Amino acid sequence: MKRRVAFHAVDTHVKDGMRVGLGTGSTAVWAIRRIGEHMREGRLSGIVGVATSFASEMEAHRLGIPVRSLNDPEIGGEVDLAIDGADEVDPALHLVKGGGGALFREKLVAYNARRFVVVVEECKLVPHIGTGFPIPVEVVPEARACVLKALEALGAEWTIRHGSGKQGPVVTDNGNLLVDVRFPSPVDPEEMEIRLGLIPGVYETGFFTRIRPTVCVGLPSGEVRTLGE
Ligand SMILES: O=C(CO)[C@H](O)[C@H](O)COP(=O)(O)O
Repeated sequence: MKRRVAFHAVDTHVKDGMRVGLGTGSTAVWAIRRIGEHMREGRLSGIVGVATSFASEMEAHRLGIPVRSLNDPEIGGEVDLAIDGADEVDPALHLVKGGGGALFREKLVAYNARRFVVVVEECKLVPHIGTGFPIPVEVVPEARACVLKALEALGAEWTIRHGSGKQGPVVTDNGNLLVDVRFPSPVDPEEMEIRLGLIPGVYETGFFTRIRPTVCVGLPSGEVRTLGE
């Protein structure tokens, strides 16, 4: 289903010559692979990718998709389209992202995309975000204790994310820590994105509420339903 919904998004939205934001995760990787396949077989040309993580950059390199920085004059700080996954989606199409730890560049690319297409399975649709799947908060290491105190003052429960393959906390592509935050009762996601962002030492959060995405939802029947169009 992840593959099907990602292929649908690429086949529907990616056109020749586009600057495309390449998302991160087990669903978004299928979009990168589909773009690579179309380029290899001559069905797409002139695509330039902007990666949202080391992982998506490496996959694009493997597939021969040219990758540029958002700062590259050819990109000019904006992509035509970004395709990415999400951890949760609420009825207003607010998102939680960052389960794969790539929230900063994912948000930078999504918020600077002319169109943001999200690819999810139906199980990611929830009535409220913030109470189920934890909200990842990327924290500058020096600010850890201060940020944790500020999160507690907002009533949040937190865990510092640990990984496998290395002792100690997960370190992001930007050299920061990840704190997974859960609120005991529903919060206003738009307000919370702003409030968390105001805490000194918070580098970015996994609340994505200030863009209007197109959400492609893979249904168990195999069909894809589109929300937000
Ligand atoms: O935000 C992300 C990575 O930081 C992912 O897009 C999100 O975690 C969804 O991943 P998946 O498609 O593997 O469920």
